[in-house]
Amino acid sequence: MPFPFSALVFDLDGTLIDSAPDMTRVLNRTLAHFDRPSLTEAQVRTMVGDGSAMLVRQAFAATGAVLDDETVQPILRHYLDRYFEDEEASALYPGVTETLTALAERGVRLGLCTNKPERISRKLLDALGLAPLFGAVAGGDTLPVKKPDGRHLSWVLEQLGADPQAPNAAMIGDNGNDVKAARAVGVPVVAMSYGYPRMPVEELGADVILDHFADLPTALERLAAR
Ligand SMILES: O=C(O)COP(=O)(O)O
Ligand SMILES: [Mg+2]
Repeated sequence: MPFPFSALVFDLDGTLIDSAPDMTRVLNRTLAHFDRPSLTEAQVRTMVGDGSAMLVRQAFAATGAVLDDETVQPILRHYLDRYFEDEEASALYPGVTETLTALAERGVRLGLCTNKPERISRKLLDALGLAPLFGAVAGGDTLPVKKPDGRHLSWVLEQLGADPQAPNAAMIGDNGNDVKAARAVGVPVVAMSYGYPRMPVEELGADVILDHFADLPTALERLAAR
């Protein structure tokens, strides 16, 4: 039987990669460089999902330093350069490589829609061996808009060749921005419970909540049959 969705679009942080340890490590280097105290990973997990500028602003605010759109810029550059240069391996969640490979082998087109900057997202996909599986990648700085704006997601769907009026697609993410973008485009959305939802995952409003990435194909088949 053909797979019921022809295109699937994935979020990155908290969905494919457990990147909170990486972001905490790099962020603490930037905080130290600018004479601020460090943060715990538990704190950083609550700050992920709105892109790097918001992450840096929230991190500095947590140490008592309030940054605006302008004053964040040199600090953001420091953070992004350190993150891009970071050589420590990131951790994929269990089952991600096998599941994405199996979906691609069934002819499903895969895309990435993340609020993380594109160059870092592509570098991570490369390092983790996932890059060849993705037919389209949009980072938080690829377009003038980003999630929760639905145009971020619809751009990825267009790149994958989906019908803009009736995309036979689904979004897979971990927080409210993913759900809002999917709703804006009118595609179903799956939330991974292990990510960084910043609220009880049941309250995100996703169509399906999963604890294990490997359960995704079966869950999507069931969702399509509803
Ligand atoms: O906020 C970020 O940097 C990225 O978050 P996302 O991959 O979950 O969109
Ligand atoms: Mg996420």
